[in-house]
Amino acid sequence: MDNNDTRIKNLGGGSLLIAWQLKGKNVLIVGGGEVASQRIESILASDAFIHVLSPQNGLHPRTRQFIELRKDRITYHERCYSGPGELDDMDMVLTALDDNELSRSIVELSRQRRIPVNAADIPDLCDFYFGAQIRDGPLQIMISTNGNGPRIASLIKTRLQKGLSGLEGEAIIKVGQLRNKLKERAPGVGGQLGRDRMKWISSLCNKWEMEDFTLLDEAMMDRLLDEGWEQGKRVPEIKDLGIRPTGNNTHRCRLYNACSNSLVQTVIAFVAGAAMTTLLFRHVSKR
Ligand SMILES: C[C@@]1(CC(=O)O)c2cc3[nH]c(cc4nc(cc5[nH]c(cc(n2)[C@H]1CCC(=O)O)[C@@](C)(CC(=O)O)[C@@H]5CCC(=O)O)C(CC(=O)O)=C4CCC(=O)O)c(CCC(=O)O)c3CC(=O)O
Ligand SMILES: NC(=O)C1=CN([C@@H]2O[C@H](COP(=O)(O)OP(=O)(O)OC[C@H]3O[C@@H](n4cnc5c(N)ncnc54)[C@H](O)[C@@H]3O)[C@@H](O)[C@H]2O)C=CC1
Repeated sequence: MDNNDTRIKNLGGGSLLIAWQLKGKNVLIVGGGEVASQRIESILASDAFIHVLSPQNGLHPRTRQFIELRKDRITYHERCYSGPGELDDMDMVLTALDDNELSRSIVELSRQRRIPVNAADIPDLCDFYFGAQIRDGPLQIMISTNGNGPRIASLIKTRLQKGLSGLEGEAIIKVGQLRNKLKERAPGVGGQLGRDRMKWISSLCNKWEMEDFTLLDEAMMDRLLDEGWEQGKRVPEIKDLGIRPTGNNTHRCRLYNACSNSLVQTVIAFVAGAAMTTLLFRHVSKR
């Protein structure tokens, strides 16, 4: 058995990580407290329609703020949960309640109707878990500990955030536009053409810096396709297109900061040295 055989034999014990497309779907959130406010924020990112069910006096200030500012997406039902009818037309159900019994019964009902359900207080009964998230435009990173240690997920998120340059979201948008342009020029699904398209885009992504993509505009993308894809599927350097990177990525920034810090130190040392010399000179010449 080689390493890959062992890996395949050991697969399991986790959960499926997917980017669930909820656009235009109906999501019911029972409860309006702090946890509900976090759920609202997560679901808003997916362009779903949100239905919040809670009495007024149970609303967290952030839940109130979401309801107030996102009337386009959130319908607030000012009442206590009234029974199975609340689940009609729902595509997903979330409970964020301080009432474990009620939460449990809503999970059971959802299950009977085959509606995916998450109960914030009963991990064992959840169809899916939330996770800590990093978002930058189309870039979405979720950190999950599969229910073991949510606070650890949050800490890992902070560490990962520090390792990102901040250019990734913009770069991904540009790559998406370029891929669409390429598909327009070389349309079709599958076959040799599909393989060539994938190979070209992959090679480009491997070769270019993240920052390079952020510099592309429509005209430059067309040029890249004219002088690259159309010329024997060549993968040009960014400078071949007449674009000069500004060096605005983390690595280069760090290098620059380190340089500028030592420059400041050198200037301060030089000024201090000159001042000391002047004082010493005056002192000696007064004697
Ligand atoms: C199973 C899961 C179900 C679900 O909610 O989907 C779940 C369950 C529970 N969490 C509890 C407690 C805490 N939850 C947090 C924070 C977060 N919890 C999140 C997700 C999840 N929490 C899912 C699994 C996530 C995973 O797999 O890692 C995060 C990542 C995302 C989000 O909530 O959107 C978000 C961080 C977001 C961020 O910072 O970015 C903190 C820390 C804090 O607030 O800083 C604490 C206190 C410290 C601690 O307990 O660790 C309790 C009560 C336990 C008790 O009573 O003792 C339960 C119920 C139980 O475990 O029984
Ligand atoms: N998954 C997670 O990350 C976490 C889960 N939890 C759990 O999540 C649950 C909710 O926590 P919080 O939001 O902090 O509680 P909370 O006390 O702030 O909110 C409870 C909400 O339930 C509503 N509610 C109560 N009875 C209701 C009913 N019959 N119908 C409709 N709404 C009703 C209240 O109006 C209130 O909005 C708790 O059980 C807690 O243990 C807590 C922390 C983190």
